[in-house]
Amino acid sequence: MENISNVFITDCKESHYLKPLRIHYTQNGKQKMWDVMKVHNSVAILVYNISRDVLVFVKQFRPAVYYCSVQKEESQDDANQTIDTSKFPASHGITYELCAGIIDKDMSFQETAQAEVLEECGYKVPLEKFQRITSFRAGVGTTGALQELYYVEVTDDQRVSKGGGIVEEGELIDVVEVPVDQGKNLVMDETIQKPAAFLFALMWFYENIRKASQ
Ligand SMILES: O=c1ccn([C@@H]2O[C@H](COP(=O)(O)OP(=O)(O)O[C@H]3O[C@H](CO)[C@@H](O)[C@H](O)[C@H]3O)[C@@H](O)[C@H]2O)c(=O)[nH]1
Ligand SMILES: [Mg+2]
Repeated sequence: MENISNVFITDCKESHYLKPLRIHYTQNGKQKMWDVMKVHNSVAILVYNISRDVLVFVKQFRPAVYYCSVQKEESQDDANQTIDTSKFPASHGITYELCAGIIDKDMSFQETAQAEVLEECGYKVPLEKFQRITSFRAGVGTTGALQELYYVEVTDDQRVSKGGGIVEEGELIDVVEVPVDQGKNLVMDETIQKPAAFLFALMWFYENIRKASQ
């Protein structure tokens, strides 16, 4: 996963994954504009393996995280640049995340959650086992996209593959198991790069599931 080379940045003229738009509006009589990024809605799932009392996360290389991390240190032009990977290794872009996926097929949030847990973590779990926790808006200044958060308890018997994502789609994901008595430490651990949904889901788990079962 950390074998990253030939990194160069260009402008993005068109994309299946995002589209920049400018919204013009009048607020309190004042003419305004705001630049936004249209992206897919998504689902994230907190996976708890009750057979071995471990939380199941995914670890992956995130180009956007890598880019922002490198930019902070280099402050070059945005595009048309080559990144020196010997100076900036892939570790700058590795994240810990909840299993997650974008809604880009004709499937509900819950069905997408089921598919992502199978693809990324290798567990085949009945649809009704996915418990909806809540939803929230990601990147409110730029995207406003919706993410629904689910919780699912899995067992070793449901593990049908190693997971790791869909190779044909270029996914390369490590499944990470964290013992439940250590998971809370991840919340404030800034040596690990992680999205806000990851922090929230962990806090929810220790407030509602772990606490309740103790
Ligand atoms: O520029 C891109 C973007 C996506 N992909 C492909 O699309 C897949 C998308 O994977 P998926 O698992 O469906 O979505 P995630 O990348 O995990 O993103 C979701 O999970 C993230 C972590 O919670 C959130 O930040 C995002 O908003 C949410 O969409 C990738 O693996 C690639 O195969 C590309 O090839 N190029
Ligand atoms: Mg994903």
